[in-house]
Amino acid sequence: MRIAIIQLGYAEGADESVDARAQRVADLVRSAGAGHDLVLLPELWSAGGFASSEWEERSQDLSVLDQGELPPALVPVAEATREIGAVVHTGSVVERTAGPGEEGRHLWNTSVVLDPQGRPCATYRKIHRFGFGGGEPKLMEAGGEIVVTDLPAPADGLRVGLSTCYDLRFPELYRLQLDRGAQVFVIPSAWPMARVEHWRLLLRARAVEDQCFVVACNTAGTHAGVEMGGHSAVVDPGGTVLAEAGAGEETLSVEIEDDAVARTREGFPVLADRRL
Ligand SMILES: O=C(O)CCC(=O)C(=O)O
Repeated sequence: MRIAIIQLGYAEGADESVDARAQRVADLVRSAGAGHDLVLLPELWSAGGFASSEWEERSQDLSVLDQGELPPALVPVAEATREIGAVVHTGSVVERTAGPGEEGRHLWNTSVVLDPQGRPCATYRKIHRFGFGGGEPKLMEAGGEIVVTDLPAPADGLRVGLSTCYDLRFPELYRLQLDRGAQVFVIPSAWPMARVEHWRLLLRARAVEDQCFVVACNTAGTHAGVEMGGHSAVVDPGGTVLAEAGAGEETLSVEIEDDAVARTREGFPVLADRRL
């Protein structure tokens, strides 16, 4: 499977509307995503990863998915998706619901994956909210559903577990995904530079402990005064980093071998020694 990771750079205050950013991202999907089976975008690129004061205004109504439509931030990306014929994981948007969730909020951090026709084929609501009482836990509901899915062709062949950014710190989520058959962990993120070494370590740790591919797309630039870490990466099931970005806007193009998961698990069958 050929994978493109689009490590988008942007800065709040640079006067880039949701529409303008969506057009720019769609152009990147066209130019950098063509010739790939799976394209990955980062977390909350349309709303701004750390720009929580703008989340409400930049939020998207995903109930339109049920009517076969897409919210404004994803329409240009879906057009690009159809043109290149890949599966596109659109990172995540701030989802707005009409009614409140369990904690009385109506915003969520939600990923949408598009099939090559530009139609949604999977969604995931971020389970672990980042902010220690501010940011996400203050403004958003927590997702409650583990998502492991078989993506459509041309990104088929490996089972994919969906998670987002801060989820990476919670290994039990990935064990639960493993138990549902995950072979690839796909992780859109907006992870700061201040803790980029945690990011690099945890990406490899999740790959090694669960013998899965890790495919992770971070942002670049400065969001609401927070410098983003970049260093998007693809790690193989043995923990080898197949590709890693630098700190700025950049695209990675990586080929992964479907049978590497089975080979790694057969060659070093540590998962068979789990004691539950
Ligand atoms: O865990 C971290 O250090 C960063 C997490 C984060 O930025 C996020 O989940 O948005």
